[in-house]
Amino acid sequence: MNTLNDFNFKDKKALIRVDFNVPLNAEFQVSDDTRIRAAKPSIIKILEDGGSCVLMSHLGRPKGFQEEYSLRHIVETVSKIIGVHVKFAGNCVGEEAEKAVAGLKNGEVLLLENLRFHEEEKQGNEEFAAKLAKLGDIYVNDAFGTAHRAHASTAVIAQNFTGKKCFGLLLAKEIESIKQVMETGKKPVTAILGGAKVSSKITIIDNILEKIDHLIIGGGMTFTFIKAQGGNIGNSLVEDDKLALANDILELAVAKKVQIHLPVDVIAADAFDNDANTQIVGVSKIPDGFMGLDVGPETQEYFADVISKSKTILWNGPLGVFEMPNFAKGTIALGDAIAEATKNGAFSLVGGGDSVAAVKQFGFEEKVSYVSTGGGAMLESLEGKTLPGIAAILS
Ligand SMILES: Nc1ncnc2c1ncn2[C@@H]1O[C@H](COP(=O)(O)OP(=O)(O)O)[C@@H](O)[C@H]1O
Ligand SMILES: O=C(OP(=O)(O)O)[C@H](O)COP(=O)(O)O
Repeated sequence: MNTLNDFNFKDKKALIRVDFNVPLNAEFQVSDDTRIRAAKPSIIKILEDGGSCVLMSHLGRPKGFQEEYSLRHIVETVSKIIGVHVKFAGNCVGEEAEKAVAGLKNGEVLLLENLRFHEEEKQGNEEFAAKLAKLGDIYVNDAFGTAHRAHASTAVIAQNFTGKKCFGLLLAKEIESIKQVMETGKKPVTAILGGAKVSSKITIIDNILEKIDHLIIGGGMTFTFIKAQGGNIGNSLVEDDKLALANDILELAVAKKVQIHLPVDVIAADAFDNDANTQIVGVSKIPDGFMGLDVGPETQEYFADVISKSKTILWNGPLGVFEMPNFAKGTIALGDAIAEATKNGAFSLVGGGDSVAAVKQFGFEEKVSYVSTGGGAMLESLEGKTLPGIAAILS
């Protein structure tokens, strides 16, 4: 795997695809700069070599030019994080971009305007990719969060790039972390899958059953499995058309010698509301009119015990409706258990949009081994798919 550590960038202009698709607040300030900080090591390496950086990214899903999606809003934040005054080009292709690149000196950084202001980006248009390709000597893909998109700047450009191309340090680290769970991880390997829907996680379960020793199921997914086994789930979230599938998964797990751990007790509420009336009940004995919104205390201990014995841990999906404080305890207890196991030497990887949000909200970011910068990209990786942005560098 070619990473940018294999190159010396002296006098070279690196064209770097980053994922600066970051959230902005009402004043258009960056409200979470994780993805910018994550791109810093690659940029610094290039500058320290004596080269320059042309950064390209998308922001949001604009329809043509829309001022609110301009990357101009993030220039100041990027400058602060990188520690270099970042220049800005008001278009990512054409004369303005080419002039700005031509004037770029070693040690300088240029940010191009939002790639998605041109619909050719998402279309994977080859002519557009060729225009982008003119803007650097070496192409670097460091945009893990967008690696599952076969777009002009992520995949098409790399397929046709005549110069050198390589993975950025962030992308390489993301690939390595997934590999560490799925291929080279120390046993026992435990995956925790929570969240809302069985249907959106089914391909992940199919793929990971091959690689893991324990599967903890939590969150709203629980109840499809419990109902499939004949339990009473009251008004809990359920996918009735997936009951047979849930039983198939349980059987497949037995065949593959994977131990499945389902919650034993839940916090049941009489409404989907933080202030609802609640009771702790057995997971198979939820009364009518109540729904399971978090795992109960016995389950927290049970899951923590499984995790304490694990050497490799993958976490995707919260164990309860963590957005409501009264149903966040299970997710927090899980985070504590993973943090403790990590402190004792386990490798832990967290991925998925809501799981990463929970990890940040409850202060576990520094206590796990790796937090992925990709939502969709991470999930597709866990499904076993080869991401177009990665495949194009390898081709
Ligand atoms: N018991 C539950 N009932 C209903 N929703 C739940 C339950 N447990 C968790 N959830 C919800 O699942 C959502 C996250 O699911 P998902 O999108 O699959 O996770 P991720 O983005 O990490 O892959 C959260 O909004 C959370 O509130
Ligand atoms: O934020 C992103 O995806 P994510 O929310 O799944 O992590 C990426 O920047 C991709 O954006 P897209 O889903 O608009 O193609």
